[in-house]
Amino acid sequence: MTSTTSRHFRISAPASTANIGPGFDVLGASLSLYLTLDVHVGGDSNSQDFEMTYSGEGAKDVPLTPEHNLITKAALYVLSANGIQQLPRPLKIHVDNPIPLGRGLGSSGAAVVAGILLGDALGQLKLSRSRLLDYCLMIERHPDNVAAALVGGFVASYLRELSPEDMEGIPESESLLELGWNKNIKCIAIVPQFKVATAEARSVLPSSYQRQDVIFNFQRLAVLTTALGQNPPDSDLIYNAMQDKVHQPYRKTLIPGLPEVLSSITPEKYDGLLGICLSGAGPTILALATKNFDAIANAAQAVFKEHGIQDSFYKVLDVVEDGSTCVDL
Ligand SMILES: Nc1ncnc2c1ncn2[C@@H]1O[C@H](COP(=O)(O)OP(=O)(O)OP(=O)(O)O)[C@@H](O)[C@H]1O
Ligand SMILES: N[C@@H](CCO)C(=O)O
Repeated sequence: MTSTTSRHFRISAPASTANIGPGFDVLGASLSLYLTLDVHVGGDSNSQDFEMTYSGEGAKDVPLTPEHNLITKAALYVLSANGIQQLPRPLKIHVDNPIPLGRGLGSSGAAVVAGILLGDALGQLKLSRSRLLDYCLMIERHPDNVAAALVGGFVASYLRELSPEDMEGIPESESLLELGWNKNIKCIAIVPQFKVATAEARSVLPSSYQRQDVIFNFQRLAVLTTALGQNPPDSDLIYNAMQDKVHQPYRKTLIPGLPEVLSSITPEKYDGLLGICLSGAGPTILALATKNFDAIANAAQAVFKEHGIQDSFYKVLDVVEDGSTCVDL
């Protein structure tokens, strides 16, 4: 038996919430819930073994073959773009995922970011953060979740307009800005026990919008980017700035009780509530608050129950400053 240098490293990528009301495909914030990969590579150079194990959310459904798993597919994408056609062997990966799948908490964004970091580490490519994001965006074409998951914190981003020729390589495709987030603001994620695939939630959106609806969102988005960093937070300003006319009204067909949850839980009724919206493409509800977390979550759960959604759970999460990491062990 011959042996090569072995490496053991851990990749961690946070969950994220996108849109935050009016910021459809623009705003994202990373949340204190982490997908982790424990990776062992090298050692016995005669071994061609590949082993992928998985615990947590999606353990029953997620495929564990390199060509089918979203994490390893993303890693293979980075490697092949850099002239490496296969994952190095022997390779063992253990995935632990506490992020519910298809619920609007950025599970696919975290998986894509973790996979891109995996490819970078396995190929020893040492890509810059901005190039890593370019690769992420070749896989997940809206920047909000992946930008927040990679960089961490509260982030606004936009995609550059690219020509078809640009798309032949891995173009430099995005710009982002890290925004201020008041640390006293917690994110209550109320998660109903059913999935809405992002692709389906995007398919119900119109292809064009009325001018007044677009202006409604622009006005609120501009205010919200600063309002969430202020101390003390202004609940009236934030609650109204988190209203949206671009995606939530159309997604109510997929999420029973959505309009009622959003309209019935207000700062007047719940001291400490700042705003409430759909998290990402849903069905999770995101409530921002400084206190009364249980009462706010219970109220949302009660409305879901009235609309036939009996099972849901909630988590009180922080917006975390650190994004994704890859650390040698
Ligand atoms: N840890 C993971 N490992 C492998 N595949 C995953 C993992 N997490 C998510 N996925 C894939 O991503 C899909 C969910 O992506 P989708 O974009 O529909 O929802 P989401 O990312 O949870 O929500 P949102 O984008 O609204 O925040 C899953 O069905 C699965 O195919
Ligand atoms: N901005 C995206 C986020 C999906 O996670 C959407 O709402 O479709």
